[in-house]
Amino acid sequence: MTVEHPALALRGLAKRFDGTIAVAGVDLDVPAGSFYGLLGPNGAGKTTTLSMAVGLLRPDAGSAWVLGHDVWQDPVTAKRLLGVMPDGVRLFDRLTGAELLAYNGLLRGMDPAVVDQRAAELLDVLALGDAGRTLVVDYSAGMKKKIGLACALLHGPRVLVLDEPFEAVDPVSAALIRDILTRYAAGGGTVVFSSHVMEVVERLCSHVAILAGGTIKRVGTIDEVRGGRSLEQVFVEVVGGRTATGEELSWLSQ
Ligand SMILES: Nc1ncnc2c1ncn2[C@@H]1O[C@H](COP(=O)(O)OP(=O)(O)OP(=O)(O)O)[C@@H](O)[C@H]1O
Repeated sequence: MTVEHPALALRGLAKRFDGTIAVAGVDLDVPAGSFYGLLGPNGAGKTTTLSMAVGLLRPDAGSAWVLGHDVWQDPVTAKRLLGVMPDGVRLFDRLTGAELLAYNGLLRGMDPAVVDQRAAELLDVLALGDAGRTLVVDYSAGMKKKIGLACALLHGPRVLVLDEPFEAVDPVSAALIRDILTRYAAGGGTVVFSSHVMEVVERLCSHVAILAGGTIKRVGTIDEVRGGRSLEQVFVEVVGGRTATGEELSWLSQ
C-alpha cells in the first residue's frame, strides 16, 4: 500500500526578523488535490510562511515537505514538484515574456522544443502573446502576475504555491487566472495561495487557513471554518480590529 503524502506539510515553521516574530510556529497539512487559501491580514506572516515552505527563505526552526520530500534536505526533488509564484514577483525583468519562459525552462533542464511549445501556449492562454517584444520590466502589474504564473506552470508542477496571485489584477485577468487554476486543480494539481480577499477564497477554495500574528488561528475545509457564517465574519472575529465610533476624522465632513 502506498502512503498518500500531503501536497504540502509544514511543521513548527518559525522566523524572526531582528526583534519581530514574523512566523511563530506554523503547522499545516495541505491535502493533495485541494485548493487551499491562506488568509490573513497585512503583516500576518503569509509571505514569510510560504517563502519558507517552498525553500526560498531558510526558517529559524521547523520543516516543510512537498509530497513527502523535505524542501530543505532534498530541494532538487521538492522543487521539481513545485511551481512557485513569489510575492512582488522577483523576475529577471530585462527579458521579454517569451525569453523569461525560455530561461526558466532551460534552467530546469527541459527540452528546448517542449519549452518553446509550452511557452507559446501559455503566452497565448494568458493573453500575453501580443506583448511580443515588450520587456517584462515594462509590463503592467497584472501582466507581471500572469507571466509569473506562466513561469510557475511551465514545467508542469504537481503543487502550485502562489503569493497573492490576485493582487493588483484587473477583473478580466483575475477571471483568466481563476480559470487556469481551476482547470489545474481539476486535473489533479494542488493549489495553495495567499490572499486577503475573502470572496476569492470563498469562491475557489476547498480548504482555508487563517493566519494572524504569525500563527494559524483557524484551519479546515471552507465549511468547517465558516461554521454556518460568512468567511468575512469569521475572519473579522479571529483577526479582531477596531470598530469605528463615527467620531474620528470628523474634520473630513464638509
Ligand atoms: N525581510 C524582512 N525584514 C524584516 N521584517 C520583515 C521581513 N519580511 C517580513 N517582515 C515582517 O514580518 C511580518 C510578517 O510579514 P509578511 O510579509 O510575511 O506578512 P504578510 O501576511 O505576507 O503581509 P501582506 O499581506 O502585507 O503581504 C511583518 O511584521 C513584516 O514587517
